[in-house]
Amino acid sequence: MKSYLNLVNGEWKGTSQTITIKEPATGKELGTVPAMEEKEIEEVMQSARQAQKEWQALAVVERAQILHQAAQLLKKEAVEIGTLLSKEIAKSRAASIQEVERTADLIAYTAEEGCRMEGQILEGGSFSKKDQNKIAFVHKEAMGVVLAIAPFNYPVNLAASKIAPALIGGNTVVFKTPTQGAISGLQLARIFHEAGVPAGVLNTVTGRGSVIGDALVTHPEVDAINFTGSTEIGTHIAELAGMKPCIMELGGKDAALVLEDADLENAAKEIVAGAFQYSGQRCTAIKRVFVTEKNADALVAAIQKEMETLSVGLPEENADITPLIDRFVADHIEFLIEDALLKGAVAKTKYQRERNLIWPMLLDQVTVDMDLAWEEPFGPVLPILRVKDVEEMIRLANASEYGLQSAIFTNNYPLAMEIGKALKVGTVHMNHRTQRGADHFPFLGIKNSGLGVQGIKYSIDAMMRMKSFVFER
Ligand SMILES: NC(=O)C1=CN([C@@H]2O[C@H](COP(=O)(O)OP(=O)(O)OC[C@H]3O[C@@H](n4cnc5c(N)ncnc54)[C@H](OP(=O)(O)O)[C@@H]3O)[C@@H](O)[C@H]2O)C=CC1
Ligand SMILES: O=C(O)[C@H](O)COP(=O)(O)O
Repeated sequence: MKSYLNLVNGEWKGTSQTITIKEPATGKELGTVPAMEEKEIEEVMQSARQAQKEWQALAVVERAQILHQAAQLLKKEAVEIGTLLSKEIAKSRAASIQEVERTADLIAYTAEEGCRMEGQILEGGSFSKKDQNKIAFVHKEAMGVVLAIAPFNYPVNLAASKIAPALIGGNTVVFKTPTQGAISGLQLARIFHEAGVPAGVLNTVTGRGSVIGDALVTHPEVDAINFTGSTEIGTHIAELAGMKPCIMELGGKDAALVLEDADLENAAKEIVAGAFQYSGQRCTAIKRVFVTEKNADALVAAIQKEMETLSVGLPEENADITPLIDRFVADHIEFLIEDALLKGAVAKTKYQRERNLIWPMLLDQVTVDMDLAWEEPFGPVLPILRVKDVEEMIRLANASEYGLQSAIFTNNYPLAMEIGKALKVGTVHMNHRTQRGADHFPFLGIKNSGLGVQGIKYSIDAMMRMKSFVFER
């Protein structure tokens, strides 16, 4: 079994304790990663701090060249890294390779966008006559050391979407990999290292978040935190972080609102793809559907039909539905389904489970007293809520603690815009499934779905602070 090591100050290092990473689909051992302890974090933080000044002193175009090199190397190794990723998190092999290729594109675009970062010049006289001799030059500078924490479901992409903007902005990075996903995360770090990222500029930390997370977040050398993961852990981190700037991408309960004039065939297609891609383990998955009685039966039938095209199996078979990340997630989903059925929901597909593999499940007649109407399952179960009218759709959509995205299905665009304005979410998709891309679009969650804005240009901005130089003429 292969032992993977951490990148610390430009060298690959192990620790006395290790964690064995197993494949969720088969239980086979994939490799070990170091289980870092609090005392080992010190060296990581000091190396990131020491490397920062010199990294920031490079011209942006020099940092961009290294990022471009990383993007090229990653693309070259997309199949190998994607195959490993597929085994580690049980994502279909094709989708895993796509994740790596998408990441290479994201890194290259970040390098280009970084070269277009601009300062600003402000005239004092625009505010008052007495200030008219003043002029401010507003410059952007690095935050310093950024702690990047990624979740299991995109261990390469959601790591790079933090690392690349931080690096191009002149920050150094301490990257805490998700434990399930650590091997893939370390492959990304290797690529940056091979591309020429200097020693100390990117460092990795593997080990359970529950053991070392608090020590990382509260470490005095950390200047900013960029986190993607559950609302529970994100809230905990934000509480501990105090005044450190935080970017948070958290949970979601994205709704599809199917209006009475919608093209039901298209809606069903988009809803099924949106709900079941990577077995529903996406923050942006469609996690509830609102429809009025007029269309409900037809929509449910169309969704059922579309779901028949979903294959269930192993990641290497490129199945649509693959085993979930662990059996605890599967247990939670089973609980949500049982609770809904007990309270009167109608199963439109047969419930089937083998260990952590759950067959795609459609539940009709879900009502607001069921946990499934509100909780994020992070798995292949889709609830249909029948409502009276559009007003009730908006009210229920907004009653969620989450506010990531929504999808509206209608051909009435003026009405869709009105509904979209009333929805408390970061993004509204028109006649399309909810999703994060294109990766340079702004991506944000409100309420318990997050803090700050991601998306390439916005992510770079979030990794920099302004400093003004004021001149008196
Ligand atoms: N809005 C968005 O863009 C996205 C949101 N998500 C959300 O993420 C969740 C699923 O991902 P999952 O990985 O299970 O999320 P978790 O919140 O369990 O873990 C996310 C990361 O945080 C680490 N961590 C755990 N505890 C701490 C701590 N105390 N301090 C610092 N870091 C810690 C984890 O490490 P370890 O693995 O070692 O526990 C992991 O690297 C879902 O709720 C989903 O909606 C996912 C992707 C995108
Ligand atoms: O983790 C997630 O769920 C992602 O941020 C969503 O990305 P996607 O919409 O491209 O799958």
